[in-house]
Amino acid sequence: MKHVFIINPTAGKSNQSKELSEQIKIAFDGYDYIIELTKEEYHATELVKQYANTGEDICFYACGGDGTLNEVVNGVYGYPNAKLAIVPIGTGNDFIKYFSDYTIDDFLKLKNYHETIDVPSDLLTCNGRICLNIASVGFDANVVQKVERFKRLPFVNGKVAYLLSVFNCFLSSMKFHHSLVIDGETIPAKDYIFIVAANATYYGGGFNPTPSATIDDGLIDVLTINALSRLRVVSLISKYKAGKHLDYDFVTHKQCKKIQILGDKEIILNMDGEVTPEMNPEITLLSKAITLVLPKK
Ligand SMILES: Nc1ncnc2c1ncn2[C@@H]1O[C@H](COP(=O)(O)OP(=O)(O)OP(=O)(O)O)[C@@H](O)[C@H]1O
Repeated sequence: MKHVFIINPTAGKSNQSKELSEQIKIAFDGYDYIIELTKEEYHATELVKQYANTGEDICFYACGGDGTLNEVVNGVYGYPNAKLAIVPIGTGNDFIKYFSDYTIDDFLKLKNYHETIDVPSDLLTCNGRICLNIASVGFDANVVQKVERFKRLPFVNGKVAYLLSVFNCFLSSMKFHHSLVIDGETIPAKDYIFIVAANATYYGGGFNPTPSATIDDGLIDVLTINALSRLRVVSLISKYKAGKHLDYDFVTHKQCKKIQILGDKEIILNMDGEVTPEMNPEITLLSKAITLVLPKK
């Protein structure tokens, strides 16, 4: 088995990639390993495909945050000779929070990967894009989209851009009017704040929309939140973060294999933090479509 480490040098804190490369050299001395540094957005997907196309059995280590992980997953998907491991050196690292009996250090201690456990995982797909963790439309997807715009302003770093974006989306219209088709059942159009289609449990820096989601159950967990007043939204943030929002009457939680979101205009779709405008997006589950490699502790 070859070990290919894909490092995003811009993820998380600065200068981590050099330190991580040194740690890999020590931990994988004597192993068949390669270290690759990404040069730009989507380079990780390209690199993974190049190596996977050789047909060799390879474990790819996504070294970065959730964005890097998504790009590596998009490369690994479709290659039975490829597996995926995670070295969470990003800012949020939300996906790994699903593994509640692991700490972040369990993933960062590279020698832990000398012995591993294979875990199959479902994936979500929409218009040829693959998502490992969570897809969403509405308020949170709009926030992700506007962060990129605010980051282009002078003197605005990632955190400030995020706060500006939340503030901006909060002051804009927070609702959208769409109907849903969930496994063939139509839910007539109404006003929502957001809709989440989840494979796992955490996103957006520790929010827990679908606490009971399981990555290998062959089902998408769909959460919908109806339009609410701004005051009500503010009062519910901490409950949403803690995953204690499911009993409210303006919240629904369902499980399905396919969800279509239908409306008369484009909507921003967030898939693992990557956003695109979509007309009537259809999100489908791909059952046990990837093998995750977890370190044995
Ligand atoms: N060399 C590079 N230069 C600029 N951007 C890059 C480079 N390599 C990857 N990227 C982009 O960096 C973005 C952010 O990476 P990532 O999400 O992994 O880190 P993060 O934002 O620190 O972590 P998290 O998403 O967990 O909060 C990704 O969208 C990726 O496409």
